[in-house]
Amino acid sequence: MSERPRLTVLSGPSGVGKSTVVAHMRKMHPEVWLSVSATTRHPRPGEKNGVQYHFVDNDEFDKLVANGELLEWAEFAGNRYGTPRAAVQEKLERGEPVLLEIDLQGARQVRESMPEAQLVFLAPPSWDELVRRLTGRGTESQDVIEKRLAAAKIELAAEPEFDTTLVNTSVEQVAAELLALLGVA
Ligand SMILES: Nc1nc2c(ncn2[C@@H]2O[C@H](COP(=O)(O)OP(=O)(O)O)[C@@H](O)[C@H]2O)c(=O)[nH]1
Ligand SMILES: Nc1ncnc2c1ncn2[C@@H]1O[C@H](COP(=O)(O)OP(=O)(O)O)[C@@H](O)[C@H]1O
Repeated sequence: MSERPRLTVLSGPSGVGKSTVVAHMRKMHPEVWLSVSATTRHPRPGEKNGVQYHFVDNDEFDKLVANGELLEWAEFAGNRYGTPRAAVQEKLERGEPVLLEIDLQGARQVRESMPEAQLVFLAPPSWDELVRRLTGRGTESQDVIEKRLAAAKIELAAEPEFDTTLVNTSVEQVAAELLALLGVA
């Protein structure tokens, strides 16, 4: 019996370092494939359409939902985010590992629809450090930071729902741990 190809979900509060860890991991192992989500959020300076996200408007997002093109989707801090289904299916059918970087609500949907997925939670070393990172990133207004910190409290409380927790103290160490979980290194 062949082993089912693995889908891995990486979740954790905004500002914990998910993007930083994934970027470091892909610098070492460019072959690691990460799903590019669709979002109604506006691009941050330096973000490019089709790279960090597919940036879409509300009507386009409605169409993706109505056409069943999203594997999961959620509203987070006032914007919608979703995982395009087709690219993920194609990778899994080829037997290649798939990584999704999505929020708690998305992780729960994946757990329901694909119970074989492994769910990884990225935790901050402390609450104060999370606030420092999110604020220090300088990409969000105070109002948006507060929304994200409110969501972070809910996400941190849901950590026991995940299969594995990694604490983001050292980017290099967490990236290596994640690679091992993906079966890449
Ligand atoms: N459910 C779901 N969440 C997503 C998706 N893409 C991104 N997210 C999550 O949406 C939240 C906000 O993402 P973003 O605005 O890029 O902020 P950042 O994670 O703080 O850099 C994060 O928790 C992401 O993991 C997706 O396709 N589905
Ligand atoms: N291990 C770490 N130690 C210190 N700062 C970190 C660490 N990981 C990430 N950061 C910083 O924290 C901020 C948020 O990281 P980011 O990757 O954007 O988080 P997320 O994608 O989870 O929202 C960034 O400024 C990043 O440079």
